[in-house]
Amino acid sequence: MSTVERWLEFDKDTRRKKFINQCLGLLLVLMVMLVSSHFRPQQHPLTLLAVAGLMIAILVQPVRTTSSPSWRACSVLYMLLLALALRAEFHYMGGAGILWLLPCAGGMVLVSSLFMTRGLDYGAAVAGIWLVFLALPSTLPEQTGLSFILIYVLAVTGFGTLMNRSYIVGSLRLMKARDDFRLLAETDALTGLENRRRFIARLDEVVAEGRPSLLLLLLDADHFKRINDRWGHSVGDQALVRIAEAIRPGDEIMASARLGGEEFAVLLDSAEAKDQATVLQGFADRLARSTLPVSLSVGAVWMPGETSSASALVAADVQLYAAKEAGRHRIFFQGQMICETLAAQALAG
Ligand SMILES: Nc1nc2c(ncn2[C@@H]2O[C@H](COP(=O)(O)OP(=O)(O)OP(=O)(O)O)[C@@H](O)[C@H]2O)c(=O)[nH]1
Repeated sequence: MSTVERWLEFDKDTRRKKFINQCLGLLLVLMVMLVSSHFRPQQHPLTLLAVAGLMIAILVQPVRTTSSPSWRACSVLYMLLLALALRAEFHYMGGAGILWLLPCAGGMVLVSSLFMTRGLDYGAAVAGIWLVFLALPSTLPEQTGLSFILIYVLAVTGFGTLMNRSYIVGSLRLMKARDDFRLLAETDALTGLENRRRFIARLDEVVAEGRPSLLLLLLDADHFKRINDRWGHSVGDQALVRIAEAIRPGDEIMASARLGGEEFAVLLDSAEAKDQATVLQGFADRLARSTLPVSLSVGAVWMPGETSSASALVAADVQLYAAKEAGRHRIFFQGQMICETLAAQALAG
């Protein structure tokens, strides 16, 4: 998914509200135009420009207030400018305009409530709107007409664009932070593989979907303590990273994780193979090609036979224990050894 697609998915709710606001705003302008003589093109050619500007202003309107004080102030100012422009328009309409004052003020208060999330901002906008509509002197100098509307359109378009930009930048940052946090919460810091939490969630998905042909493998490094004791912890860490590299997803490995310590888990897809033993033999060959510094004991279970992630992990653990008991460096499946998993240059030997 591209960044734009992910962003569109990310804040759907806000954009739905914005769309409602825009529809209400456009409806408001159309209502005013229907009854207003001032907005008719025959009055003045610039009127069309003003109407077009008003439409643009509505389309670039702010989405919602955020915690930034300047952003919040801009939102309140935006509503007041809109109120002022409409108030001026009603003034030019003469007597009939008075009838529009109350419904228009009500509509603007409603629109404010949709995108102002803070009580203080909403209170300021509502008070300002009522003040503009009901308390402002009704006699404005005639010559302020079009120039007022043009200034208003420019100001409101500028504010709207700035606020929208700040919203988009802010939400993209938020989206990235959320992705970073998710990655941190689901990744093992040393190896970069999935961690236990993510892997168990994945197993749950596999069980819920009833996916066929998957094998769960639990891998445990043999005599790992000896590596640490003999070569030190950093060599032990490097050995864990080598194991992780050998089992990274790709080919038949659908997913892999470090469950903790020197224990790993792998989901193997056996759809392409004749039987499970062939897939497990292929996995042992892959480990051998990786020339790991430590041998691994492996317990395997057939996922379609399991009813939950917990039961699958317990069953695989039983097989792993059997492999350790039988002498380590081997794969056990259904209580039988399938093959050996010897390492070429075992540090723990
Ligand atoms: N270097 C390193 N060592 C770790 C890490 N996590 C766990 N260990 C070590 O892994 C060793 C696990 O030891 P044991 O549980 O006794 O297992 P083992 O020595 O592999 O023996 P068997 O599993 O019976 O073959 C301990 O010494 C832990 O300190 C890690 O992140 N880095």
